[in-house]
Amino acid sequence: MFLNREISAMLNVAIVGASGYTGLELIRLLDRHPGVVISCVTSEQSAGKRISDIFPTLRGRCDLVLEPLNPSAIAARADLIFTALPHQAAMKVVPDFLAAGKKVVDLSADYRLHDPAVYGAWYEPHLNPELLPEAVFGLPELRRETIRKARLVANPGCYPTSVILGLKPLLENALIDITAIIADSKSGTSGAGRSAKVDSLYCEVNDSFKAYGVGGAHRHTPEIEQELSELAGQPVTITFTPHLVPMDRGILSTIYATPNRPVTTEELVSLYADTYKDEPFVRPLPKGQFPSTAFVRGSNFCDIGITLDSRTNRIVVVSAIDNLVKGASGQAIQNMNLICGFPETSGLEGLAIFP
Ligand SMILES: NC(=O)C1=CN([C@@H]2O[C@H](COP(=O)(O)OP(=O)(O)OC[C@H]3O[C@@H](n4cnc5c(N)ncnc54)[C@H](OP(=O)(O)O)[C@@H]3O)[C@@H](O)[C@H]2O)C=CC1
Ligand SMILES: CC(=O)N[C@@H](CCC(=O)OP(=O)(O)O)C(=O)O
Repeated sequence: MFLNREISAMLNVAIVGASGYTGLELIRLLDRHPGVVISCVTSEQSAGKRISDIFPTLRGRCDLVLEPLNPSAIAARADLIFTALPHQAAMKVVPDFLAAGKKVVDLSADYRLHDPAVYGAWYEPHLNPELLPEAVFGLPELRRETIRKARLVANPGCYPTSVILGLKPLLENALIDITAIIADSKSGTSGAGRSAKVDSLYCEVNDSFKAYGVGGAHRHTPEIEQELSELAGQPVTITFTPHLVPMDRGILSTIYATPNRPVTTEELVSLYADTYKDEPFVRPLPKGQFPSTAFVRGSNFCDIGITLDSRTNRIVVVSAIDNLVKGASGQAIQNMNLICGFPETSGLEGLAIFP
């Protein structure tokens, strides 16, 4: 990344909501991107401060001054805008960026659901439902070519990314009972964002492990079902239970499904290897190996292990991502790369940080 805006061949991007965790992660990853200049970063609460004063890790690499969110001022200086805002705040400004002729990768949930009634049921009435038909659910492993042509990409949620990639080979090959899928997902605390909340306090999270949104109550359920249904070609329902674990980053999803014909572990491992053989960021693991959040931490990889539990005739898939990278900012950059014609892996080549 270069901070000199006069290099005209570079793509100018703005990060709206740069003082949050996904905003910081966008800056960290774009710092390695050879074709991008960050021209603008926003925060309401910290406007006027340098981003490197909020996040000292950026000192000397990105010392931009945070600005309040003024859509026309931002659009004047950016070709593409990452909106890293809470849902409902994003949909207040995305139409302004599109009207100014800019491309948008929205990290919030505001444009992920195709049906405004479903959005209204899980969130609140949508302010611009007319944009939903053109918004592309930005999971490159599902619809790379459509993303290339999009002007509005809805970056998927972190849990949905891990579950959908974990189930894609089984669903598109009609291998499982689509009424009996269970996804049991565990997330680190950064998934909840940086804003102060009681549930994110040290004493609430440390040395504890809890389920939440139990019984189909989490808002990622309709997002997961929308995409799984598209893969299956018919409506899919899922029991999805998220959990909070005392770690900073990472999501591990353990997914259970019942095969609808006899299968072997060898066949399943080979199916996953074949499905993802050309994917730069999905690593299907060999037989008997299962992923860990430690080995994807800080990287854009999704690692997936699969087996058949022959005692119960159940398929078990385990999928791991970093919620802030493949689950958010890394995937957003992968989408930007597709939209803007960069190599898909630009800025995302880094391996996991381990130990
Ligand atoms: N964290 C994660 O792992 C993932 C997050 N997401 C989604 O990405 C989005 C950003 O998440 P995350 O970075 O974690 O969130 P944070 O809470 O860490 O950051 C939110 C950012 O939005 C800004 N902001 C908040 N409210 C407003 C507002 N009304 N108007 C303008 N700016 C506002 C904040 O600025 P300030 O407070 O400084 O004014 C801050 O910069 C969310 O929609 C989230 O659901 C998606 C996948 C994974
Ligand atoms: C641990 C934790 O709290 N995780 C968040 C999910 C983060 C995410 O992807 O949320 P969006 O769909 O809003 O983008 C949650 O359960 O609400």
